[in-house]
Amino acid sequence: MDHAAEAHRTDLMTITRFVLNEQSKYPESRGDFSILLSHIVLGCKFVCSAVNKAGLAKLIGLAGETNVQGEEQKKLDVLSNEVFIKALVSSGRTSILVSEEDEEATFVEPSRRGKYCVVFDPLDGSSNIDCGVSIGTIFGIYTVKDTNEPTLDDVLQPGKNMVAAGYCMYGSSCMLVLSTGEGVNGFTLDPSLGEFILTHPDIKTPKKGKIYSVNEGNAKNWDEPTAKYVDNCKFPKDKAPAKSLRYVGSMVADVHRTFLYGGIFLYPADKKSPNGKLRVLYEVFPMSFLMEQAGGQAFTGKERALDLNPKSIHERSPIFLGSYDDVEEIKELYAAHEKKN
Ligand SMILES: O=P(O)(O)OC[C@H]1O[C@](O)(COP(=O)(O)O)[C@@H](O)[C@@H]1O
Ligand SMILES: [Mg+2]
Ligand SMILES: [Mg+2]
Repeated sequence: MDHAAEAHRTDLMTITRFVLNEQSKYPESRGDFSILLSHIVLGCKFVCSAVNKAGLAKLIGLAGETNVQGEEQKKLDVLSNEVFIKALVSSGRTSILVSEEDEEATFVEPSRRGKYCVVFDPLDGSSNIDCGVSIGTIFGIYTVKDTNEPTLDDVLQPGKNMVAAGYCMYGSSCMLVLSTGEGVNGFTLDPSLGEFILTHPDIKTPKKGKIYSVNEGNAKNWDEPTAKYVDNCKFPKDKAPAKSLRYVGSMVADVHRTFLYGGIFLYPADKKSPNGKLRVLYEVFPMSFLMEQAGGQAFTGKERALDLNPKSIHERSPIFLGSYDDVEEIKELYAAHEKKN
């Protein structure tokens, strides 16, 4: 290993320091993004701490029930939403917040407004909470045109206009993965230090993978290209090895594995859900942004996912994302299908 690579390998870098380094590349920057990010990090630490205690929820007041003292307890997804809204508003750097948990967007009061809009899924994979399986938070960041007059158009924008995206996975370790449009970096929380440390610099997803990830329970309702693609994964031609199936059912966990090991994650349209299940603004866009930054691709079945133009804040879209070559294969199947029909 050469000297520079060795230094890189042994660098000890907190997320705070990392973002300040990024900021110093832009001398005109006033540090607004760094402040916003420090509040997102705070929200993630807070939720991580609550998730770690989730198994004890009934005893300590997180189970969404009435506890023995007759006090109302909050569910973890409701609590996570409140934590992030509070953290983002108090950053003083946001104007509009869109959360999966809230039907309407939150417009921050004028005295606390700033130049960013944050779209987020405060707790993704919530069906996995009760059995202690990995869950996460997903976020994407846009800038607002005019802080005096923020409008929904500031967030109803293609994902390619995001200035940053990321997720935090509450798994066997707590990891925050972030892109500001210049590659993808992963940070792991040291619980005793309370610091996110850079552990996965410049994540690049393998060009081709050995894993496919999809809810096969929906197979009877799939369209032809999706069905054919999954069939090819299981029964490949030309003596190629079959792919392995892995599916957690938390997008954060399934996509995180795809970043690191390669392969493809699919949540396609089907006869029952013609737009798929996942939400454009705070699931599809941030993960697609990160995937492209890691050298992979993200496709809706019709177009590049980041080109989608959302018309409403909770819109859904089918999504195929992962290793470049694997997504290329499904793009070809959809192109051939379109030509035939
Ligand atoms: O259970 P299904 O239909 O396979 O859906 C799994 C998908 O639903 C989600 O759980 C939706 O997220 P929420 O928990 O935020 O609603 C994704 O994380 C996951 O990819
Ligand atoms: Mg979700
Ligand atoms: Mg959610």
